[in-house]
Amino acid sequence: EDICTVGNEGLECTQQTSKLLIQGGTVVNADYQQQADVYIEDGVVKLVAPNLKAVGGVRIIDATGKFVMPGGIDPHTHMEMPFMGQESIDDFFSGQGAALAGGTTMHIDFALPVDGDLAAGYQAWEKKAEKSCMDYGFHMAVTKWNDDVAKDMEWLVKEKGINSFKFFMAYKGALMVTDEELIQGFKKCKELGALPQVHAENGDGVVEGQTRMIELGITGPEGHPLSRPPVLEGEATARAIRLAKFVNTPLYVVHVMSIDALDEVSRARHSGQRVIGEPVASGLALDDSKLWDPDFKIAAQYVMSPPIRAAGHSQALQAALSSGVLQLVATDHCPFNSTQKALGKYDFRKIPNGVNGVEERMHIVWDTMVNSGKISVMDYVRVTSTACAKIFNIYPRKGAILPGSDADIIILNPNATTTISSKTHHSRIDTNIYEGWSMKGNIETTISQGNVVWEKGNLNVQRGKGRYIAMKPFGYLFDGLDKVDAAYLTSLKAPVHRAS
Ligand SMILES: NC(=O)NCCC(=O)O
Ligand SMILES: [Zn+2]
Ligand SMILES: [Zn+2]
Repeated sequence: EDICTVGNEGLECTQQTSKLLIQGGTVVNADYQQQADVYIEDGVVKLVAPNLKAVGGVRIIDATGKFVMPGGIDPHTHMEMPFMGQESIDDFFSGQGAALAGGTTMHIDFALPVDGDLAAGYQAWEKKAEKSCMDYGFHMAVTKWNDDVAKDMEWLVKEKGINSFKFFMAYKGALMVTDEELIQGFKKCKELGALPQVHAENGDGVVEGQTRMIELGITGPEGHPLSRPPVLEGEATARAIRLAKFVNTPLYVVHVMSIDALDEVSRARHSGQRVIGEPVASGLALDDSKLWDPDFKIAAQYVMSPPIRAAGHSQALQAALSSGVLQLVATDHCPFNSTQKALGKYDFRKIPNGVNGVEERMHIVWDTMVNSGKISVMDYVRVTSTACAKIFNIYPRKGAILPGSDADIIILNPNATTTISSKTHHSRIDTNIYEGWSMKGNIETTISQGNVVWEKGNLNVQRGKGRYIAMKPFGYLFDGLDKVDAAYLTSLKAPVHRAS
């Protein structure tokens, strides 16, 4: 490798050279950190070792005093999603540009069926994603049950690189499924080696809670959290977990927002059940106080489901993340601007649900979890990138800085400062739920597919450059399930002794 010969002529190289050498930083993977240099060629990490020297044609990036880490992977976004009569305001290009500016180099977006048709939904999302400037994958939602849905699930897993399906237990009359549909869906997921995911809120309870608030004359944004209290999230989380146990499938609970839901995930994991719990940046970092702001525009930006909870829940979620009860952090990025949110000015039920986060997640997790001393830098890499890559079976191509991994890398300066504002962010949304958040630590450089796309506050992205990352079924969460099934069947064949 010419990279190993002595010299330092790399400085003459152009910015988008296909050869990069990141020198002098602390390279952090989820299981190991070291002082090392990283050599990248043609979008792939070639070498990770101390004291590499570049020759001509290699651009050198000085990372002295900084952390060199795998780019973030956001497992939960909704780009240009039709929802509650609106469409989320970031498309695949604007949302991904925002992500890259914040150190996220891949996301997994939720494709929705079109009128219950999964194949049509996949094709619609494929089209939306043509404008992508960074790597992405899809989960697919299942919103009803019939033979066509089952066949399409099979096609999506076997031909189209989807290995996870989401079931909404809320949004009655729109996306919500019944328990019967949930059970059939879980069974099919298990057969295909695809991970079932749940939005866990009791949808019937939510409707009742909403009616209760309207009858009490509570029509403002505060009616949103009041109408869907933690007990409804806890109930649905418990139900989904028990049904997953009944079917003997792993389960992934998206946006765990409350102690009630967290307790269910914790109990299941302690009993040995394979349940993954995903907190989101907003739930980890914020409380619900802003939902009572007298200014509708301010309050409405915080409306998402399940709701951002009262003070105390976020601290419990942070503790669960540091102890390993929760495994990875997402955003549920689903931005609606203030004119869209204003549709619910006189009725909170009409405020489109969703908040921003894809650009802020990496900084918010750094500040909330690392600056506070709750997790190590290696654990930061695990919860923002590696765990996601492992769960969705794309590790070590993603989620690591190892020879052969995609060169999706961030350089974080722990001594620089970051201030979040809608005036400077890159998402299309006109507000920011983290407005004014100031912290130590700044992601100064983002490298995506081996190209420097974010540097010195400049975003340099290309439409159409993003690649669809197909994800294979039967990830590690499925290992050994057959043995549990076999033991169960054996137990059924035990002789039954009846009194004659
Ligand atoms: N979470 C939210 O409020 N909006 C996006 C859709 C969902 O994930 O439930
Ligand atoms: Zn959801
Ligand atoms: Zn979501």
